[in-house]
Amino acid sequence: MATSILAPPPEGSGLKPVRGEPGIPLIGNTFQVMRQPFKVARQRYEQFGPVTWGWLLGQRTVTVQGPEAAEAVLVNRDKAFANGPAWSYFIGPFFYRGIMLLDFEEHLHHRRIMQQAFNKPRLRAYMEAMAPGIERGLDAWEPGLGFTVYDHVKQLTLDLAADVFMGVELDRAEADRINGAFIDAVRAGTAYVRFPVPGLRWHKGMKARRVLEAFFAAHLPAKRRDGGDDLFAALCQAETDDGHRFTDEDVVNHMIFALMAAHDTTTITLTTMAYYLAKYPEWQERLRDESFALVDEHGRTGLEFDDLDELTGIDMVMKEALRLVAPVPALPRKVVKDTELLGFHIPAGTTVVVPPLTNHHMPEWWPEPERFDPERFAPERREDKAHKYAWAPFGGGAHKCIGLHFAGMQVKSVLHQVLQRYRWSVPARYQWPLDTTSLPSPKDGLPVRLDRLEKSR
Ligand code: HEM
Repeated sequence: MATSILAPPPEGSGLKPVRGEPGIPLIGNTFQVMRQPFKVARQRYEQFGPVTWGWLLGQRTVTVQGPEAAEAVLVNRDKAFANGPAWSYFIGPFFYRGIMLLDFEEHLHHRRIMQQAFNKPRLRAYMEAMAPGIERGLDAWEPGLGFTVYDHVKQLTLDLAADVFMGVELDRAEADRINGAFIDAVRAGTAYVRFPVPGLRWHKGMKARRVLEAFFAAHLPAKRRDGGDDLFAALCQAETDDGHRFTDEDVVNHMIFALMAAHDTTTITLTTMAYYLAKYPEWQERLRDESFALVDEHGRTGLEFDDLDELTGIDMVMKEALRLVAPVPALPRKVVKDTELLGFHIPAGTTVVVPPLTNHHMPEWWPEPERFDPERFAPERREDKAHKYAWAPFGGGAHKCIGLHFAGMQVKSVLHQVLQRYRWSVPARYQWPLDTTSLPSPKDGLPVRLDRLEKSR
């Protein structure tokens, strides 16, 4: 394939041009990048270094690899990189005015208000609110062969979202309708055909957005009036010290976005943890012992907010799962003014992508990157400390995930309960087929053998 430069740097600037093998205009290497992201990232890094360009999903895209480049883009000192126009290209029509799609002053304004919905007292309340749903959901699992972890966890996190996010009682049919709309809205983001053709992803996504807007708008007056311990109520009530609040439209937009942001990401994290714990039963037993020790110590099976720091094994496994499979594989930005990145010239109008998925596998930063080794996060090793952005599954800078503590709470609460109820395994040679064409997920749903534990423990 032919090598070419993205744009000549301004004369006398001393900057280097970005080189790459862009491929056929518009299409470029899109299919290869989506199907074999690790292989392509490695090849490009070895050929061109951390900054290279190519056509990706119809856009001139600069991919920046490694933590130094990630930091420069995400910290965004010159305000040269914008979220809105970059993310909108993928999810704009479905997640219109979600906080991640806002930029600069406006983003900061919304973020300050939203922060009130993620403070400690709120988090405590969310954690309490999700506990009964976790127990109910897990008790309904049916042990046996071919239990598909991904599908069951996805259902569980959707059901929990109804309790903790919406705080609205839904009958099964209504819950399925809303859940279905979410799934369609999320899938639409990676449609190949990016205009509405009835029956195809984009069209379904647009329809789903209307369902969700109508749903939240209908419940909003009661939430404003009655409050509650859920995120919906928290967004209705959130107010900064200087009295700024969200409008009704803001609340609807942020609810739709937050549900999306929370749902697949947590599902992928739990599924990845389940996969590695099935492949490494010694780790599964270690975590189970840790969970039962906590039960013995406190005389209760549920996890509480103040217990979170005690589950150090789960914490390390969660971090390692987020390293091995970053649920948000790539963070796109649009360059809004000519800028410089690691000495390269990047012209306005370019899309820049920071890829946590492949960055987390760079041998330059992670010894034996393909190995499942949760101890790399143990206090005496802390391999993630090699660089502030070496481990960045939650992004960084102004848009750093606002729900990261929420995610930790939910993942730990669920796994703590699963470990007390079930043991799961996969055949020794099983390797999961990871689909990376959208957010990463196992193509086969991760079928395991699920056994119920003896009650006697
Ligand atoms: C393991 C689970 C999760 C992962 C890996 C994750 C990852 C991320 C990443 C990488 C970003 C930054 C995107 C960017 O810079 O372009 C982000 C933003 C965000 N996340 Fe999460 N997330 C997770 C769970 C959650 C949960 C549970 C919630 C809500 C309860 C949430 C809400 C958000 C919101 C609102 C933003 C946008 C923040 C902003 O733009 O200011 N996330 N997340």
